[in-house]
Amino acid sequence: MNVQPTAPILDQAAEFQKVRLPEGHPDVKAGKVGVLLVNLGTPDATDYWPMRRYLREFLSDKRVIEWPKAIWYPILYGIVLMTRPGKSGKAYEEIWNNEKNESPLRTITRSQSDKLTEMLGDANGRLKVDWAMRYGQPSIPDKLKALKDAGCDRILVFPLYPQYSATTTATVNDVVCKTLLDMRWQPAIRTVPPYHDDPIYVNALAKSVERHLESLDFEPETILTSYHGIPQSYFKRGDPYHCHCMKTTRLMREVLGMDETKLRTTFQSRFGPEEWLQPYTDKTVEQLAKDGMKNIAVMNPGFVSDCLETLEEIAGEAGEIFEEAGGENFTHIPCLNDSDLGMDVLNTIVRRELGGWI
Ligand SMILES: C=CC1=C(C)c2cc3[nH]c(cc4nc(cc5[nH]c(cc1n2)c(C)c5CCC(=O)O)C(CCC(=O)O)=C4C)c(C)c3C=C
Ligand SMILES: [Fe+2]
Ligand SMILES: [Fe+2]
Repeated sequence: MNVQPTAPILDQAAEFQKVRLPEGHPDVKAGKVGVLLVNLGTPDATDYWPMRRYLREFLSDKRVIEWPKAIWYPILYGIVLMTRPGKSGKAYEEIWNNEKNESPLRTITRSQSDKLTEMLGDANGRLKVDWAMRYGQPSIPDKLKALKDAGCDRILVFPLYPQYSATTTATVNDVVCKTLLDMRWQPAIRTVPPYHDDPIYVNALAKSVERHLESLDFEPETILTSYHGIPQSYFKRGDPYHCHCMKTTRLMREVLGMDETKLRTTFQSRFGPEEWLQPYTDKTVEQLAKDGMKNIAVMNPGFVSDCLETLEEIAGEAGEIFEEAGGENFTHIPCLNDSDLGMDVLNTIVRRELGGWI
């Protein structure tokens, strides 16, 4: 029997577009593949109303604050949204990208998307890469609809979080699924799984440590891998985030040949009265200085891009805490961002997850 090889899937889809449509049939575009990078989010400006809009969207997400609405909303609207926009706005002002009038998170995410577009090529006009924010602009629904309108009937969504948490990864996937509810012709969707133990990521982190240490004129006695925290209660209810963070650092130790006193795990960015994952970064930094340590480095493996939490809270505040408590040299190791190492991670993962689609 003479079996004809199947044409590549996308060629078949391109063929479909060539079929002459009956008169009055709506114009349909199909056959393309989209990649959507999604980062956490960011306010449009640092003054009260943009900050409040952003924080309201973020802190109304029941994946982020799991308290019952009847308890949380009076606190959110009565206290948090009165005070936090001012305080956080001032913190954002310190790190704001004034040239582009936007936060570093937005600048870096856009650049990652632009560089990935170049690295992947457009597969003869069939591949489109774009980016969105879970909170604020550009929104996930707008970008998904734009990709679909451009003919993407397969979309790979990439939540930019190496370690899975319901507070981050799941809430991106929630919005993606909700957006599909309104679509008559839904694109096929894939989401990128967590990559906290992927060798390409762990090796890139280790290399970034080595490169940074080479650039210093002092040698840190210890290096903290500081991850954004989550409330302890979320971990106890089954969020795997803590385990993912511990594994990333353990694998980094293996690559770098460092022990637990040289490369430590800590958690930052507490919010509200609950107990969060420990040890806390700020308390650890202070204690190390009080114990007589003079030189330390801190890095943030859980953040794909530098942002408020790394630039202001770690490079700024944690550095001050260390020096005020008697430390001498504090250095922040930048996130992988859109560096060659960072882009190699994103490019490798996207190519793998697109398998069979292009
Ligand atoms: C209960 C509150 C919060 C949880 C849980 C939480 C989890 C979480 N967040 C990130 C990453 C980022 N968070 C950022 C800012 C930020 N986070 C919270 C609260 C929770 N985060 C707030 C209120 C804010 C806003 C800033 C502030 O007012 O302090 C950012 C920075 C965004 C930027 O534009 O720079 C990131 C990134 C992770 C990874 C995570 C759980 C794993
Ligand atoms: Fe956060
Ligand atoms: Fe913070």
